[in-house]
Amino acid sequence: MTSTLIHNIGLLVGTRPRGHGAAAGHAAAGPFADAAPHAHGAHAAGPLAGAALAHLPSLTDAWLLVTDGRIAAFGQGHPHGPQGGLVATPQGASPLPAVYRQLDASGALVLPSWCDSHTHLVFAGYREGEFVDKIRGLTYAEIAARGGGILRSARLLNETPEDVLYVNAWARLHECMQQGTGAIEIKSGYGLSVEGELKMLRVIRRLKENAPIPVRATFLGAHALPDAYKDDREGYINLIIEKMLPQIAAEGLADYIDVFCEEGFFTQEETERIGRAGETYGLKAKLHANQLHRSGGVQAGVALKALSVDHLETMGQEEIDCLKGSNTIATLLPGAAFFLRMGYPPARAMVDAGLPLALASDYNPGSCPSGNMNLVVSLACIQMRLLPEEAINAATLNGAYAMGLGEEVGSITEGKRANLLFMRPVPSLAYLPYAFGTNCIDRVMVNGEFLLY
Ligand SMILES: N=CN[C@@H](CCC(=O)O)C(=O)O
Ligand SMILES: [Zn+2]
Repeated sequence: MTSTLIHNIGLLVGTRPRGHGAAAGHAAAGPFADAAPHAHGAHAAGPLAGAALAHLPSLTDAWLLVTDGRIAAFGQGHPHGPQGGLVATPQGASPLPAVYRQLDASGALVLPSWCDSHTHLVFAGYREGEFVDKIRGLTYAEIAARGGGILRSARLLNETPEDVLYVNAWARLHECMQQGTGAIEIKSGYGLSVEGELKMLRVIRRLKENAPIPVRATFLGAHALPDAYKDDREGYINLIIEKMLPQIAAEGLADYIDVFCEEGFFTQEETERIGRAGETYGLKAKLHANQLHRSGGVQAGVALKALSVDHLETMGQEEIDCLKGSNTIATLLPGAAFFLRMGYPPARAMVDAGLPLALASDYNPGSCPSGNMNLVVSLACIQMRLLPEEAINAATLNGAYAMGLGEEVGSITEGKRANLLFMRPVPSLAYLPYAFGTNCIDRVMVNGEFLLY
């Protein structure tokens, strides 16, 4: 057993002792108060929604005990204070083991790591030429219509050997970890052929096996209609359903299924059909919805009982109302709206309607060539008017729930992985999104150990 006692923490943010969380259904009270159960869905434990999204418990002058890579205990004051200090458990025993390392956190602000629930970080080649085309005035849709965009990435990916994809994706994943990401979802969707999709998902499986942080895999065969099927939509959808899905399921390569439900890509009806096929293999849906148009993606997601609908740049009251009656998490990707110079999702209206929001990077070569979640949190505050507490919860606990990891990461809770961010001493929590573009991270902890740079 390896234990580390970290003390002299200036502010420990996102603290949630087990049994005091939303699941307990208690009214919030005291420093350990957690959010009231959200009004969104049948399960009390789950993502924070509506007003609860702004509720971010924290402890000043705190300590934290990490044992075997997990959060064992935490508290306020000096760990060696009255009654042996390390606050006694309800049974009266000190959680402090006989042997432990000590670490002075020097007044750091400590947060749970970012949980990035939407990325496409396995890809071949960058698309900075399209970036310049966009500066010159072409739209994302125009670039796609000229054979650029996703189809260009698909051509490159199919030409690239699996090992090369793996090495490059590993480097990107490591960069995300250095920027504070402690759990991540990665999609396929640049293969668009049986071999290409399987190749991507096998790369993601290798990342899953070798990365020290949790990785979730999503099958996105329905990302675009490939060149080979441009006159045969039905043929490609059948290929997804009859060839790709059975093989992916047989090899256990995916946790979720995704469809790009968008004009020029897949319709609401096709999205539901592909989503239902995924369901038969135990893959819950996480959809690309309402990015460029009110495409019916939200409605498809709700009909499929999707874990999340992602993007949501184009939303009306109808879509907000539709999400209200569901358990589907609304995941916003402000990095993509920023990069594409689009309008942002109506985040405030969504929170005010009582929805649970998550924030993710959408790291991909076309619409968001950055996996920096610190920037995502800043954009959410600056451009979508989320409060710092709301944005941090959306990028940690709710992000974790948006990839089925809500019990494993996303908050400082006993038993969860010690995937934590040690920020430089900063004047306040709000300083983090305020000082956009500034690297406030001093050290990143993964499974109780500091990441080496
Ligand atoms: N919108 C669809 N898919 C990606 C973009 C992929 C690309 O342009 O390569 C996204 O989430 O933004
Ligand atoms: Zn995406």
